[in-house]
Amino acid sequence: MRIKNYIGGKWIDSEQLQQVPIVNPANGTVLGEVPLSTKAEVEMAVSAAKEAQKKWALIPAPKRADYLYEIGYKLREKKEHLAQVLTSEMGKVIEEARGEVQEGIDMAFYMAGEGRRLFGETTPSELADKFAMSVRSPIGVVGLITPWNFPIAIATWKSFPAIVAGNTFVWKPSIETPLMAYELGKIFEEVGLPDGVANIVFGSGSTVGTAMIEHPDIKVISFTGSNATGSKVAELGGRHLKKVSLEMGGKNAVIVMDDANLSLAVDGIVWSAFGTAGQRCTACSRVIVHKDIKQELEEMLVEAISQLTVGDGLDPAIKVGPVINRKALEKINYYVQIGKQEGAKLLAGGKILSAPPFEKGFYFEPTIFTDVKNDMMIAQEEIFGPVISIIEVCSLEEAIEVNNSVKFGLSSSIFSQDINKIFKAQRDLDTGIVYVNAGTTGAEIHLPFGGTKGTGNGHRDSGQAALDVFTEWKSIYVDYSGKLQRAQIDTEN
Ligand SMILES: NC(=O)C1=CN([C@@H]2O[C@H](COP(=O)(O)OP(=O)(O)OC[C@H]3O[C@@H](n4cnc5c(N)ncnc54)[C@H](OP(=O)(O)O)[C@@H]3O)[C@@H](O)[C@H]2O)C=CC1
Ligand SMILES: O=C(O)CCC(=O)C(=O)O
Repeated sequence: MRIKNYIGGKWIDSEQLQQVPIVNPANGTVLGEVPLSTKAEVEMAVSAAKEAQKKWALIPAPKRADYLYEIGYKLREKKEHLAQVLTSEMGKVIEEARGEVQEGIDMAFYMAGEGRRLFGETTPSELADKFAMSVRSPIGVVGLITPWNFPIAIATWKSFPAIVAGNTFVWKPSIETPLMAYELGKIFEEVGLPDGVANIVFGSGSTVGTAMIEHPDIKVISFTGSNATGSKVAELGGRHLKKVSLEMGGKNAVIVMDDANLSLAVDGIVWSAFGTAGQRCTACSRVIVHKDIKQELEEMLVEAISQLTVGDGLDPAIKVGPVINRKALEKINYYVQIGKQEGAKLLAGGKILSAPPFEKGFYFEPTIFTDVKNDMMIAQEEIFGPVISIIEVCSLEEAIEVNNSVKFGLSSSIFSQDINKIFKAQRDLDTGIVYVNAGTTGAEIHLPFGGTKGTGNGHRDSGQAALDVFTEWKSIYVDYSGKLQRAQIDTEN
């Protein structure tokens, strides 16, 4: 299958002959090819989006929302098909792929509901016979740049609030996962979303992404991806005075206190560390454990991961799928070697799986390091693979300090049965998301999603907070006194 760009409601072959294979990370099968589109194609997409936006913004929001309901029904109708494509293209196991598609469905219905809210504010004026209110206005054409690890959910987190608010968009999906973008594009077409409201340009970040950020008619860039790329996006966006929303990496920790329910904690750690083969921005990659229960927790964790089946995620018996590509596999392996050199103790895993049946895919063993010191690289940097580092602490205060000592601030979790510890932790953990007695993953679409410190730049995806990225506030004063009234004049002197 050869992927085309979706521009102005039409599927158009890229003028670029160079194509990149789309590879199933479970077995190396080539699923199709995707073009490395050009700057000229970004130009075409922006101009289609700009033209469409004039009419789209004038359609009443509840009617715009009707398209989102239709998109939600279509996603639901195609859920199993989409999940199968998602697993084949990205590698996550099928039950997680279904869960990801469900996030898209939930986001469609949630944002469709916003079409009847999009609340502004009314407030008294300081003058007589004057009415004051603020409303959310669409911004225009927005640019969406997304990663491969949640190829459909993250696209829906961005595109659905964008369109319900009256914007049109140009979307650059990751070159690794174009099939999911193609599937979503087909749904936009099938529900009759007006031409030019949704535009998809496939290609590299350096060409297509850069062209989008530099384009004067794209007013907002909503980006999710790594910190290295996010910094470049912010820098270039800043030069062009763009509103840039960044959702980036994490180094998320589960804290296990001495009073915790340990089997619950083990479940939470295993699910959030090894689900999606550790390739979630919210994945648990550190376990901060009280010294009194460290050994027991370690034994339980080793036993639990020995039960994890690794393989092709299309097989429902498999719990851990492949990682996205060879480069990712090598990066994970690099960190594991560093961990050993730094003196951390390998408790389980630690190797690339390359013997049959794994030889054609990209598999890494679920891996546990213990006796990790907080200043080690494996305790500080995002590995983005199935690797956890156990760090021992003596108190809640120390656990919180260790949690907060990394440059990221996305998700954190505490297992404890002591309400005082729990409330102190939720106050002091410096992350955008805090879980109590649950692992670090599993965000729900109607709450803000994002993080503090190096994880972001203050914006949020999901929930009503997403509307802040895609709308501009407009304050409106209506004077019905019939005479000239002057605000900001002090009449007493
Ligand atoms: N906080 C959050 O909400 C989330 C954060 N992430 C983070 O994403 C990362 C994994 O995703 P990954 O795809 O590898 O991230 P990357 O940063 O490599 O890529 C993200 C997107 O940016 C594009 N891109 C690359 N270079 C540029 C550029 N110079 N200008 C504009 N766009 C560019 C990529 O295109 P290309 O197709 O060329 O790769 C891709 O579409 C992890 O760090 C993870 O933590 C993931 C999910 C959620
Ligand atoms: O598991 C979650 O909370 C969401 C994770 C996510 O969206 C991501 O890692 O990209």
